[in-house]
Amino acid sequence: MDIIFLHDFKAKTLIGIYPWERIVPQTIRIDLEIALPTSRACQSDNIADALDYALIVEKINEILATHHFSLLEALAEHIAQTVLTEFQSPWIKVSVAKLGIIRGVKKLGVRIERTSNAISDIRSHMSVVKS
Ligand SMILES: Nc1nc2c(c(=O)[nH]1)N=C([C@H](O)[C@@H](O)CO)CN2
Repeated sequence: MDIIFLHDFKAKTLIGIYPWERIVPQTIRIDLEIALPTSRACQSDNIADALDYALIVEKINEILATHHFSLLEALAEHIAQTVLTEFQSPWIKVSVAKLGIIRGVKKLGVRIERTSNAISDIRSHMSVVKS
């Protein structure tokens, strides 16, 4: 499985459960591991065969600018489902962290892994065939 990764992507967004968090943007750190639908770009050396990581950064910035989530979990899920659907990725790992939000903790957050519906369907079909 070939993967594109984006590490230490820092950006500001409105996020949190408290009223002040609806008004004051906070810096969050995002790390992504995105499985690629094909490895064609490795042979062709053509961006048309690649998943353009600049477009992923653009999409994440758009999500952060237009949404306010209460929980890091909900933001991570939204990013995961958007990338799986819009970039035809079969699998993604998303970490989202807040920096210095609790005294004594440098960074805290969530990490989720998701598989596209197409892959989940194939897996359940295979387990039916096996049994
Ligand atoms: N599991 C979570 N716990 C908490 C979250 C969260 O997003 N997921 N958020 C908060 C507050 O917004 C916090 O960041 C402010 O101190 C608390 N717990």
